[in-house]
Formats: sequence, structure tokens, C-alpha cells
Amino acid sequence: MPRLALINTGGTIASRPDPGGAGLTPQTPPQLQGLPDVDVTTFQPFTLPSPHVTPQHMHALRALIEREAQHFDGVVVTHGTDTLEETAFFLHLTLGTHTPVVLTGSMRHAEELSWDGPGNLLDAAQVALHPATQGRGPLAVFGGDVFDARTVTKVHTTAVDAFGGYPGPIGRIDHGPHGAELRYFARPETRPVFGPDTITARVEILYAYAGWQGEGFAEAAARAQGLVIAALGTGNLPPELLPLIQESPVPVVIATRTHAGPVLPVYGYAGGGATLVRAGAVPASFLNAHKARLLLMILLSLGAGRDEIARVFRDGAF
Ligand SMILES: NC(=O)C[C@H](N)C(=O)O
Repeated sequence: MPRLALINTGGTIASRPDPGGAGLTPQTPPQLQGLPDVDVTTFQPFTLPSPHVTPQHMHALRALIEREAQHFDGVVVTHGTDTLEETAFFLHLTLGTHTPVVLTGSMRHAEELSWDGPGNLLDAAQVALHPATQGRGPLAVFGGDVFDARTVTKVHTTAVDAFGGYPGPIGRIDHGPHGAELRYFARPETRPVFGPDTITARVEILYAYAGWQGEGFAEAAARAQGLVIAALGTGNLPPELLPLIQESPVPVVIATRTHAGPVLPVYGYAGGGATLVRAGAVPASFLNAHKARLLLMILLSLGAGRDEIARVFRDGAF
């Protein structure tokens, strides 16, 4: 019998209206239905709405998976959708296990007619136990789409089809006359594994906008060990930011607030991406700001200096 570890962490997939409370809260972990021939062992490291999940929770989840995965053929993590992509990417960066790990959740709760928890959980379990999932690192499964942890992102606040991210899913699971059919559109890749003992570094994100004069930059640079800026377009900023980045006491990574495409240092006007890179900033490649933050936190927690940080982001070594 295939053995599956089901790790429940909270989110809407575990939520119901709180009697006497203000709204939904995580209460009851979901149960896997539809796979009677699978031996399921359940873990519950925490029960949180995902806006309460921190990198320390991700680190604890990683330790649990590293410890337990060897006893299982697949691991499914149920998680709130708001920060699911951050936990998925943290696990992508830090998990060394070869056992497939799949994250899923739901957009509707168990008392709604459109409850999408059981279907997503079944899909996630079938993906995790499928031989073609071997060697792919942590994945996210939602609405039948299978996503890479590096690119997956929540693209809708309420739709059941809430996950996307350029360039889209790397696989698809459907249920045909012969049962589950899983297809991948890309081959597995090897990836480096980063293994910090603890997550000690503080990294903050600043969000750029037309007319930003750098408000908040100095304060953030004084209390953090690294900064990520969700910049404009290909990674450009208003001119007032250029001297701040030049003199920044901490590494600055430039991501984009645009929803797809790389950060590319092409513009040479003050604050243009080429001038920011010349001033020492590091382009985040295709990572969104909150994933770039996790990578920077992990690198800083491992003691990486500016050159090593720049190399990892530049080479896409993640
Ligand atoms: N659909 C969800 O799971 C959203 C919820 N707020 C959470 O992330 O915990």
C-alpha cells in the first residue's frame, strides 16, 4: 500500500465560520477521500491562517518533512492560500528529501456548496504518489494544475482557480475513464539545497510607486540585514532612490511589481535598472519580491556576502 504523509497546517481548507466570532477560522483539518488503498498518516505541526505563518514556521515544517519523508512515498501539505507560495518556495530552497512534496489548499470552506478542498486534496495526493513526480522538488497543486514553487503565485482573491504565475503550470492532473491522468510539460531539474540551521536574517520589502522619494528606505535599511524592492517594470525606480541604494548599508535586491517577466537592467537614466545595478543592487531575476525576500533571508542566514548573493540571483541558482 502506498504511504502518504498528510501534513495539515490550517488555512481555508481547515476553516469554518467561527460560532460567535467575526468570520472564518481554521478549526477542522481536511480528510483525504477517494483513495481507500493509500495508508495515510496525519501530522498537525500548527493550525494557522496562512497570514500568521512566518519563516520560522516554514523552517519547522521543513524539519518535520526532512525527518519523516523517508518513511513515506509522498507528502502532502495543506496550507492557507495567502502565503502558500512562500512556504512552497521556502521548501523548494531548503528541502533535500527525494520524497515528492505537494502543497494544496482551498478557496472555499467546508460549509460552502463550492467547497474545493476534497478535490484539491485528492489531486495533491495523486500527484505526490505518482512516479513521474519523483525528483521535482516541492510543487503546488490547485484546480488540477501543477505548479513549480519558483513561479507559482496567487492571482485571484476569491476565484476557485486562484493560482497561476508566468509561465504557467508545469503539469496537469485530470480524472478520465481510467482514473487519474497526470502529465508534465517539463522535465525534472536538479536544484541546489540551502540548509540554514536557523533563519536569523531580517529582510524587508519596499513597494515602489510613481512619486516615491525613498520614504521608509533609511528606516528599513537601519533595522534589516537586507532589503527587497518591488520596483517598476524591468526594475526601475524614481531618481531619489539611486543615492540611497548607492549608500545602502545592507544588500538591496530589485524585484518587480509587474506580474511577469524578469528584472533586466537596461535603462541608464537616474534610477533606471542599469544605474541601480552599477550602484550595487542585485536583480531578482524572475522571482517576485516575496520569494526574493525568502532567498535573501536564507543566503544572509548562511552568512553569504554581497558577491555570493549576486551570483545566486544572477545564475538563477535556486
Ligand atoms: N484560501 C485561503 O486559505 C485564505 C486564507 N486567508 C489563508 O491563507 O489562510
